[in-house]
Formats: sequence, C-alpha cells, structure tokens
Amino acid sequence: MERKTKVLALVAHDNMKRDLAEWVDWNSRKLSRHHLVCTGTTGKMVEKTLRDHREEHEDEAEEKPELKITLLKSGPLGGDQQLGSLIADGKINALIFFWDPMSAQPHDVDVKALLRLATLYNVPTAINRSSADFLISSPLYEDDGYEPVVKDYKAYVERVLK
Ligand SMILES: O=C(CO)COP(=O)(O)O
Repeated sequence: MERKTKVLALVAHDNMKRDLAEWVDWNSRKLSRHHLVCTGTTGKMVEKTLRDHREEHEDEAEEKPELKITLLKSGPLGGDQQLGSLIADGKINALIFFWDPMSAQPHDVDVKALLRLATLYNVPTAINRSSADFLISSPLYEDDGYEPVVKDYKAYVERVLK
C-alpha cells in the first residue's frame, strides 16, 4: 500500500546546523520520502546533505524518490513567520527545530512565535537531537492513521465581547 507523504519542517540556528546536517544524513532514507519545508539557509544545507548522501550511496539498488524540499525565507528575514503561517493553516505534520540555547537571535520574537504556534496546533515538535531521534523512530511517525488532536477553540473564537 502506498504510504502517505508527510510535510516535515526542518529548521536550525547557525550554531546548530552541523547537528541538524548530521541528523539529516543519518535519517536521510526516512526523510527523503517526505516533503521537507525549511527556512532558507537550513534548507540549502539540508538539500546538500541529502544530495551528498545519495551520491555516496549511489550503488544501492533501492528506489530513491525525487527530493521535495521547499525553501522559505531565511529565519531572521521572515522564514520563521512563514512557517508559523503554514502551521496555522494545518499544513505541517512535524517540526524539527534545533534552536540555539546559547545565543541571542535578532528575531527571537519570531522564534518564540513559531514554537508557540507549534504548541498551540499540537504539531509534534523536536527541539534537539535526542527528541528528533525519538520523534522519527516513534511507531506513530509511521502510522498514517494518526492525526494529532487540535483543541477546539470555537468558544474562544465566538466569545461575546462586552
Ligand atoms: O533563524 C532560523 C530559525 O529561527 C533559521 O533560519 P535559516 O535557516 O535561514 O538560518
């Protein structure tokens, strides 16, 4: 049976990009069959990592799906906000965001907003390598029937203002 393609968002701050590149390389088979959405600079790195991985494993007979990677703007230039908007529209199935706990970011408010929306919409989110390992190796990750429950905000939306 044909498995569903998921939309996975991958983002890393500069000091964490090497970590993400290693993680992507290690998980390239699992990632390659999904549509990846990345902030600009992260996306270029992810694409290069996946292409290099393919070149190194050219001799393997397995079928290699066409890479599908969407590059948003660079994070500080609005990429985090673009991703937040995709989350609000229900277009992202999981977020892998290696954010830097040791450096201030010029777009810190955008980073916070992105993480807030991922939480609000109950998007499975990994914020470091171990949580990313747990996420990608979870049986639920492979379960096409699993849909995260999004809270019903109807009462909030329809509240009467005095
Ligand atoms: O700043 C980022 C996330 O907050 C990531 O942006 P880049 O992928 O463009 O470096």
